[in-house]
Amino acid sequence: MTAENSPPNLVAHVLIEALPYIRRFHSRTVVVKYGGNAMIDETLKQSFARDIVLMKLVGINPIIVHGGGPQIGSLLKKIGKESEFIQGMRVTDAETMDVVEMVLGGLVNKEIVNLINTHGGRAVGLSGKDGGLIRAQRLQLTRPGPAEQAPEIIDIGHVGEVTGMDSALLTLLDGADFIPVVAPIGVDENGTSYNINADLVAGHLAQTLGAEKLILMTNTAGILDTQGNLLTGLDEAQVRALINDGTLHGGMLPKVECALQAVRNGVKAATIIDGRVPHAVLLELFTDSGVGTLIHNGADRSSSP
Ligand SMILES: Nc1ncnc2c1ncn2[C@@H]1O[C@H](COP(=O)(O)OP(=O)(O)O)[C@@H](O)[C@H]1O
Ligand SMILES: CC(=O)N[C@@H](CCC(=O)OP(=O)(O)O)C(=O)O
Repeated sequence: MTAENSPPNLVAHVLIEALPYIRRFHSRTVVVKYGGNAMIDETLKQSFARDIVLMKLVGINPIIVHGGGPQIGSLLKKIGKESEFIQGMRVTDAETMDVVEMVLGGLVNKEIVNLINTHGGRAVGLSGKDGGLIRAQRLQLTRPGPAEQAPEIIDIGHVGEVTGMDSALLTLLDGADFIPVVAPIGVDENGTSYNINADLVAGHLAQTLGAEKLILMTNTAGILDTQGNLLTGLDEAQVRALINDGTLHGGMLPKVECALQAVRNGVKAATIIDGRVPHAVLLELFTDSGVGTLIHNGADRSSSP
C-alpha cells in the first residue's frame, strides 16, 4: 500500500508516530553505513535516496559512508585479478589500491551522490583524503604463531585503520545544508592511500561527530540467534556471549565491534538494519518498532524517543 491509496487515518497515524522521533533527531547527526543489496537493487536504491532526502528536509544531518566490496571485486575480475580476504579484509596490493580508489572514490561515490541529488537532495561526495577527513595507518593483522611463539604478522598491503579524523569539512557542508557521502579511503602523513573497511569508518565518524545514531545497513534482518530469530536489542555482555559461543561470526564481527565501540564512546545508539527492506532507514528512525538489532550500552536500552 502506498500513501496514495492508504486510508487517510492510517497516513495520519504514521505521521503522528514519527513526530516524537523527528523532534528527537532534529539538528542531530545520524551516520548511515550504506551497503549490501540496498546499493545494488534499483528499487532499494531509490527508496534509500528518498529516505536520506526526507531526513535532511525534516532537520536531521545524515552523513553517508558507503561500502562497495562487490563492485571492487567485479572490476578486479575484469582486469584478471581475484579478490582475496583475510579476516574480512581485502588483501590490497598497489594495483588493487588503484582499483579501490577508482571504484569507491569514483564510480560508487558519484553514483550515490547522483542518486540523492535526483531525489532533491544536495549531496557532496568525498573520500577520506578531502579536507584531511580520514587519517590512517597500515593495519597490522596477526595470526597465532607456532606453539609458544609470538603471533605472526600478516602483510595485507594497503589496508588501513583509522588513526584520526578532521571533521571540519563536514561541519562546513552541514552548515550549508549539503549531505556528505564518504568513501572509506584514508591517507597517512606521507600521502600513502589506504583501503579501510566501511563499517569501521562509519563507527569512527559517528564517534568523532558525537552522532545521535549509527545505522549499519546489511543483508540480514539484523543479528540472529542460532534458530534464526532476530535479536532486537543487545548490550556488550550479550554480544560477547554470542561471539564466544560462535553464534556471531564472519562479516558480522567487525560490524558489532564498531557498533560497541561507538556506543562506548558517546554515540547514543547503534543499529544493524536490514537493507533489503524498502525504506529501512526511515522505518528504523521514525517508527516505534524500528527494524533490526539495537546495540546499546546497557544504561540506555531504549530506542524510543
Ligand atoms: N549471528 C549472526 N546474525 C546475522 N548474520 C550473521 C551472524 N553471524 C554471522 N553473520 C554473517 O554476517 C553477514 C553480514 O556481514 P557482511 O556480509 O560482511 O555484511 P556487509 O556486506 O553488509 O558489510 C551475514 O550475511 C551473515 O552471513
Ligand atoms: C579493507 C577492506 O576490505 N575494504 C573494503 C572496502 C569496501 C567495503 O567495506 O565494502 P562493503 O561494506 O561492501 O563490504 C573492500 O575492499 O572491500
